[in-house]
Amino acid sequence: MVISVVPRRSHDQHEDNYRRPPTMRPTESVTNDATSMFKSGFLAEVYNEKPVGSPGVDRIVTRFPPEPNGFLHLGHSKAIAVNFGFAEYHDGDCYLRYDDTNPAREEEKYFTAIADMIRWLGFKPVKTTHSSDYFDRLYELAEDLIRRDGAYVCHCSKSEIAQQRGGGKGAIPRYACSHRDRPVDESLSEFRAMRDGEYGPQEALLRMKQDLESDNPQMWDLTAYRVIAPRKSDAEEKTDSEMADNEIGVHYRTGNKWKIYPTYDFTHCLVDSLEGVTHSLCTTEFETARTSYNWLCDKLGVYRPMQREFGRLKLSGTVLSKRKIMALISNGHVRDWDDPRLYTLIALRRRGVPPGAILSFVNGLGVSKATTTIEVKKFEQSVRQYLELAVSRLMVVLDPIPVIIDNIPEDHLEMVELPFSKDPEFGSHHVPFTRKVYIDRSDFRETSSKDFFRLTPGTSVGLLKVPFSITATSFEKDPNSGLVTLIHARYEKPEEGAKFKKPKSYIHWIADCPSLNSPIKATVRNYNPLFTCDNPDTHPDGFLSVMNPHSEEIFPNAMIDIGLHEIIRKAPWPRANSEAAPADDLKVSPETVRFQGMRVAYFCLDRDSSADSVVLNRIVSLKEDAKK
Ligand SMILES: Nc1ncnc2c1ncn2[C@@H]1O[C@H](COP(=O)(O)OP(=O)(O)OP(=O)(O)O)[C@@H](O)[C@H]1O
Ligand SMILES: NC(=O)CC[C@H](N)C(=O)O
Repeated sequence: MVISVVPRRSHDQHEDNYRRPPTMRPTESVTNDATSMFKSGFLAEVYNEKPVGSPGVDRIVTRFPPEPNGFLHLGHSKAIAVNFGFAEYHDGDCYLRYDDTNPAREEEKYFTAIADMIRWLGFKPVKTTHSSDYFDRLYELAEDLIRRDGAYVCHCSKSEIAQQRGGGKGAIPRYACSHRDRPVDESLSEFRAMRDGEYGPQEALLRMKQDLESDNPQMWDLTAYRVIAPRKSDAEEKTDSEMADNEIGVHYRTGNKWKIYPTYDFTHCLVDSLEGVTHSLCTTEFETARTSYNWLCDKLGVYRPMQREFGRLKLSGTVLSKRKIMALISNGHVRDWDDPRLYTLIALRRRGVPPGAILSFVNGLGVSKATTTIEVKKFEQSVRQYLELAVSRLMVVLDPIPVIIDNIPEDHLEMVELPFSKDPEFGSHHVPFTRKVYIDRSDFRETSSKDFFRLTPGTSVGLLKVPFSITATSFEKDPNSGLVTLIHARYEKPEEGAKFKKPKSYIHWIADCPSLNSPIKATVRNYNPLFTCDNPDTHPDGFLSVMNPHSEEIFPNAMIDIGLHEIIRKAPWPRANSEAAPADDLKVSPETVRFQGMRVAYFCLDRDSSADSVVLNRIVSLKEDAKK
């Protein structure tokens, strides 16, 4: 048996020989209206405040500004859909901007993974930029701010600054520090000294001269620049190998050019301004920062974009924070950031969740200022609904028991037609039916009972699409394990002219037919919730105390019907532009080979599959498990 997991084909073949069944329509046809969140409600109001044609707005410009310090998760897909979608809907542009102002936490792998996920979700940035692209310009603006008496160099310690800000929860009145009124020229030369490495971390800061009287903490003289690299004289005494990269403050892109780095509060609004962003859409935790955003642009007399804030998407039943996911990985509870039990976007992709299902889910939630907290099972329900309309069907037996149908000849080979879907336009495929078939262990019981309508000794059951039913006649067991190892059965083909009695139920099955390479053997990974409670994030004993030991169930001897070959040939299924084989790299990613295992679950190929071993991930079960 040869399964080509990443079949290669020429671009022409892909286009011409591809008879597109209705399942392979673009994502839009199986999603909610992907633009509804822009038509009315919060985002429509935001647009109406500053529509195209209003002063300074020829074209809508937005940005998605992740810090390249971790992998994106399901929550980020809301910010992606909002920013890219808003621009797209209004015929504008959206930048992907890496907010890379903290060299200690940034790594190359995150830059690549973030860009990859945005592409996977089907969005294309008009341009990819970095806050660090503007470090020179930001430095000039910082000097300008000092000259405008809008910033000063301060040498206070962290605890002194906390006292100046009212000490803890405002225990004491706020007060200005002694550096606040130093002459502009002195701040300017001290700032240059910071730039030139004459101060080490914490020894000097550039602080904005804002409004200590304001009720908004975001106006209490926030830091604009801090020193990250050690003082030049200290650095010269150490060799490079004696210092960790982050201690030196080596930036992934600008190297060791800078000893000082601008903060988020200084950088974000100014880069928005430099890029001509019209609508800076972010989450509500930045609402209070809007005042300082506006203050800084106005103080410098630069163009001021409009910041507006929407509610975050929170998931319950799992953890999303980088620190917690790291702990899950280092404690061996999950294998890596793309472990399908996680809700990072790379994990969801690997698990087979189509990008259209994610966008459909986010769009269905709508956008307002309120935080939306959604249980992971609600998300799964949405994925299930999406897949039901979108993928074709095969037979998958997770835990097979052989059934010998004794009254069928050994060399019997009959081809049975299996539709790919209830929708006839999906077409069908043919599978062999022979004397030996496999059924799932859960479809057989040693004794009959009123509530069990599948196979038991003496009762009949239908095999899906096989003309007549089978009746179990006897079975064999392994004396050590007590497990049933073989079932004998009789094929209930009626005599000429006799009536066939329809069985009460039908089960899935796969024939043993080596000449047609049936069955295709597979390892199936079923995923269950990672935690035993709905609120691992806030559990009093910590999230690591509520790990579900059965979050991954492995079925090493599973079987798939031979229709899998056709599904692989036709992947991605459902067809989404972001998943379609690109012209320069004509391979189909394993997770786009998706199908419903009839009566079992939705599956996709895992990337651990190879030419001779198939590994399936369960995307979601067919129905929500009532026990959960
Ligand atoms: N759960 C969420 N729901 C909606 N938007 C989010 C969510 N998490 C992050 N974002 C938004 O995505 C953008 C880029 O996020 P960035 O990676 O810098 O965020 P973050 O807050 O550090 O994320 P996290 O700490 O959850 O990993 C920001 O505009 C941020 O507001
Ligand atoms: N304004 C924003 O969207 C904030 C982006 C920033 N990278 C953060 O999440 O911290």
